[in-house]
Parts: sequence; C-alpha cells; structure tokens
Amino acid sequence: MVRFDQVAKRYSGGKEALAGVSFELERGEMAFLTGHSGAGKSTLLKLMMLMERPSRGQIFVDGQNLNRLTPSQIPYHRRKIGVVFQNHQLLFDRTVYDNVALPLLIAGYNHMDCARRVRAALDSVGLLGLEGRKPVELSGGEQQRVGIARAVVNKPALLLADEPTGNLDPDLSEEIMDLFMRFQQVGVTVLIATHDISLIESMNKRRLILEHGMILEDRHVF
Ligand SMILES: Nc1ncnc2c1ncn2[C@@H]1O[C@H](COP(=O)(O)OP(=O)(O)OP(=O)(O)O)[C@@H](O)[C@H]1O
Repeated sequence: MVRFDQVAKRYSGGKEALAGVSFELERGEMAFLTGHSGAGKSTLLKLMMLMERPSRGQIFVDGQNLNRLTPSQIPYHRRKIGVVFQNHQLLFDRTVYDNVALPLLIAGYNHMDCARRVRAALDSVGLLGLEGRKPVELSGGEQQRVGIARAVVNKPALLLADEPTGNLDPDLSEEIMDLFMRFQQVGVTVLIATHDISLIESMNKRRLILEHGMILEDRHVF
C-alpha cells in the first residue's frame, strides 16, 4: 500500500529532515512511527499526503508513484488518505455534522449520501446522536473521535495519524487505539506517529523508529 524508496527531504534553508528512508507497508497493516522530537515523523507523513515533496527518492501509495502525479491528480490522491492530528483541527463554530461532512462536501457528494456517510462514520467512533453539538460542548476524547470520524468518512484506504493521543490520558488513549485497530481489522492501512512509548508497548504492532531522518529500527511483530 505504501512504499518509500530512498526518500530524502531537505527543507529550503534547513537541514535534511529525512535522509534516505526505505520501508513498505502492506495493505491492511498497522504500524507505529516513533523517534525523538525532530526525527522526521511529521515530515514522513506530510510527504505521503503531498503536503511536501521529497528532495530525492520515490514514494508509492496504492501503486501510484507520487513523483508522477500532476497537480490536478493531487485531490484524488488525498481522498485515499484520512488524516488525524493531535489537535484534531476541528472547526469550532460548526457542528459535529458539519465537521465530519467537510471532506464529502469538498469531494462533491450530494446531501443524502453525505448524511448517510456522516452517520456511518459517527457510528464507527461511537458518537451517533451528537451530530448537532458543537465541538466545544464535547470532551477532549470525544473531540478526537470527531476528528477520526472526519478522517474515515471518505472510506480511505490509508489512515495516517500524527500524535493522535498527545492530549489524552492513558485510558482515552487506549480507546482511541482500539478504534484505529478496528479500522485496521476492516482492511485499512494505518500508520500512527507518536512519542507515547508506553502506549506502543501495550500494543503488539510493527514499530518504525526514526533517528535524525533515518530508520534506526524496523521492528516487525509476528
Ligand atoms: N517547514 C519546515 N521548514 C524547515 N525545516 C523544517 C520544516 N518542518 C520541519 N522542519 C525540520 O525538519 C526536521 C524534522 O521535523 P519533523 O517535524 O518531521 O520531526 P518530528 O519527528 O515530527 O518532530 P516532533 O516529534 O517534534 O513533531 C526538524 O529538524 C525540523 O526542524
């Protein structure tokens, strides 16, 4: 589903954030991406979403070489990917429904399909019935679930998360991880960047460790 082939990234005026990274993620695999602050975790995720371009090397997502995508193909590429952020980046003046529906409206879904998919996405994260609420009326854990519902509403093949449990206590973090596992169980490929070593250790999943832009260790779990 994902292949990095000797990928390097140097930001203009900056040092090399990634320095020749290679790995593959199978379809339906779940893995953690970890490493010190500044190791290159967010950069790696941004390259997959084409928020940044590599300086060297090739990235394949769903068989597509991202270097070969034209600007007009980028929105279609992004629809294959759901993204969850630490601060969930919800629109606080909009309802839960509006927040989750946003990717569908951008993709041009009609209102009926939109309503059906938003309900299914909210159901999958255990928040059915909260459509009319504003994010500010929800707990931190619920807000993060809204962020996950928005990430999966398009039924993406690949789910990326950048510190998705950064602001949550251990119990809520575990609940969020259970949700990611459920998506993996239905065939979604999941890659989670996190500092939370105790959380990773509680889960029997592959671990990619980055250090100064290189893969220090790729620990598979069988
Ligand atoms: N837009 C940018 N311009 C210049 N340098 C950048 C930019 N984004 C990241 N960097 C640098 O690239 C390196 C890797 O950053 P990145 O955010 O990918 O690391 P990270 O592992 O996600 O860190 P953290 O855990 O702190 O979020 C760092 O040295 C960072 O300062």
